[in-house]
Amino acid sequence: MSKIEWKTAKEYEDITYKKSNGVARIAFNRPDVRNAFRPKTTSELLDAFHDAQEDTDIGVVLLSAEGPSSKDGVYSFCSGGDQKARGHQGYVGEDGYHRLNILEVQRLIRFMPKAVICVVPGWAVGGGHSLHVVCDMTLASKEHAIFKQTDADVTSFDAGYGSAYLAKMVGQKKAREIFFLGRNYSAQEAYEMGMVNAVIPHDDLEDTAYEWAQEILAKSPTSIKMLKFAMNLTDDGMVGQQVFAGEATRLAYMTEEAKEGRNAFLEKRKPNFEKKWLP
Ligand SMILES: CC(C)(COP(=O)(O)OP(=O)(O)OC[C@H]1O[C@@H](n2cnc3c(N)ncnc32)[C@H](O)[C@@H]1OP(=O)(O)O)[C@@H](O)C(=O)NCCC(=O)NCCSC(=O)c1cc(O)c2ccccc2c1O
Repeated sequence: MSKIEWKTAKEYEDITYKKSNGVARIAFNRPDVRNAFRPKTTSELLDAFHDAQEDTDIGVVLLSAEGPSSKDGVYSFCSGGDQKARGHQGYVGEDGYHRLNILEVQRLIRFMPKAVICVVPGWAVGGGHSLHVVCDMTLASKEHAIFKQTDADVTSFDAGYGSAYLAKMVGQKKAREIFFLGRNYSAQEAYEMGMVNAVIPHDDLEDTAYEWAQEILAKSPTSIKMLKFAMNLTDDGMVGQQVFAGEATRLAYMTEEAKEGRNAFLEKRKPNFEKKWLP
């Protein structure tokens, strides 16, 4: 494997953002509060994910976390919404407005035309659990990852991908158990349920995620994008169709027919499609 030479792509307060050899790594950086997210965190995540989406050198994004906590040495991926930042309509930003914009982060992960791998070094709880659900794949620390849903303890529930899509992944009964009981699950249990792709020794977790990313990067970008959107389609309704269909339109633009249609309009003549109705 080529040596990882992470370069900081942009400085933020609540996250770190690095790139190396086609891979972007976006990581929570509030380990002392188990990487809980506040509105500043979600704004920074949106900015970084948007950059990774637009950067044509980047094919895979790792969503990970810094740590461990300087207070007690515990590792976490993300413990969800920062309950100290929570007001009566949502999570209150520095501008005083209440927001739920972790859902925008989820949509960006879901609809970006690149693979997103979730790297779980420790606690994945509440909205942090839902983030791992929405990522394309999840790798978890054998020793430290713990999966837990506390949404029903704090009345801040993800009734979208975090629950309904989870049920598609692990089955209805298991998803209800996860949300209704809020128990802790190890990386191995999460793997056996089908919501984790691989359980990795903690010291190898980040390198393994990078290796998985390099394997994906060796594939055809159009295939990865179309396969991701195809697998999303039926669960995303008309929006899923829109996202998939947009890429079909892009492919159609590249045909001779499309050039003829555009040129005929610009040249104020009837198009000549040469009557090629392929079987
Ligand atoms: C994650 C834990 C299970 C870890 O337990 P542990 O015993 O290891 O650690 P402590 O509890 O002592 O925590 C250490 C330290 O971190 C602070 N902290 C931890 N989590 C949070 C948090 N989410 N917000 C704020 N602060 C947090 C804790 O207070 C300690 O600080 P000290 O100063 O005392 O050192 C356990 O920590 C835990 O259960 N955490 C809370 C998990 C939780 O309920 N998260 C919120 C779920 S709801 C959610 O995330 C959510 C957000 C959204 O914006 C949504 C939007 C739309 C739909 C759904 C949403 C949604 O579900």
